[in-house]
Amino acid sequence: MTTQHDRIQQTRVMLKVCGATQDADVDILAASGADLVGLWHGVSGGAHELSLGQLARLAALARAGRTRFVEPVLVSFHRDPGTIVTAASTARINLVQLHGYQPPGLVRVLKRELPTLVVVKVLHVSGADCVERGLLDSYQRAGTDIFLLDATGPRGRVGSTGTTIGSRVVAELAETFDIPFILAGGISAHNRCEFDDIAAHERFVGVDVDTAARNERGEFCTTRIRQIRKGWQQG
Ligand SMILES: O=C(O)c1ccccc1NCC(=O)[C@H](O)[C@H](O)COP(=O)(O)O
Repeated sequence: MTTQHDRIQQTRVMLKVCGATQDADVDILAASGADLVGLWHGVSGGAHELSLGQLARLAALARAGRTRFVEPVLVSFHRDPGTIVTAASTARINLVQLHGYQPPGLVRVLKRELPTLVVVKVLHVSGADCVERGLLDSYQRAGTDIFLLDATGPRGRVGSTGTTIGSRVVAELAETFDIPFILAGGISAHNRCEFDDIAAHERFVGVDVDTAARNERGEFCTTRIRQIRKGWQQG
């Protein structure tokens, strides 16, 4: 049986697109070649926040794949392990992206409660600084499976900033930990060439996109997502 870990290893550059809120979004992502769909639960006040019921519905739809299987990812700021365990179990989601400033202890509890859960911890990067730099070993020892490097925006804005992290900063940071990583922050169809070294890195597993996957009205756009897929797959 193919596990989440196997799939992560087998796909050269995984494409995660974040912030689906309706059935049609999941269909667009499946048709566009996305591998993972980010579903928000516990991002209070967030534009794409889902109730537990909506989370479960969209996760089921992504898994069932009217056109193609897309792996659902629970994206959350929650710090309470019970809330995350309940959401992941209810929605039958196997990947969680801890997008806030949750401590390593949360990862440890999640891995103990749900040993097969793949835990993705976001590292917040501003310029050359990474807020979690001093905690990387702790996150790894706690059982984090993947780090996701994302840029913080002006005034500390977190998530969907459309801001890129410099490739040298990514390369330097990647050498300070040992686990696979995903790159986020302003990823588009056109900036793959800025990240040649990163794309060739043995622990680089994929990209995570929000802004560039949407049109001017903020809706997911099949053409744009396909272009991102193509740009990053071909190199
Ligand atoms: O998407 C948001 O606005 C957001 C808000 C709060 C937490 C996380 C959020 N997004 C998570 C993502 O994984 C985005 O895809 C990632 O930040 C990259 O966004 P972008 O730079 O717009 O491609």
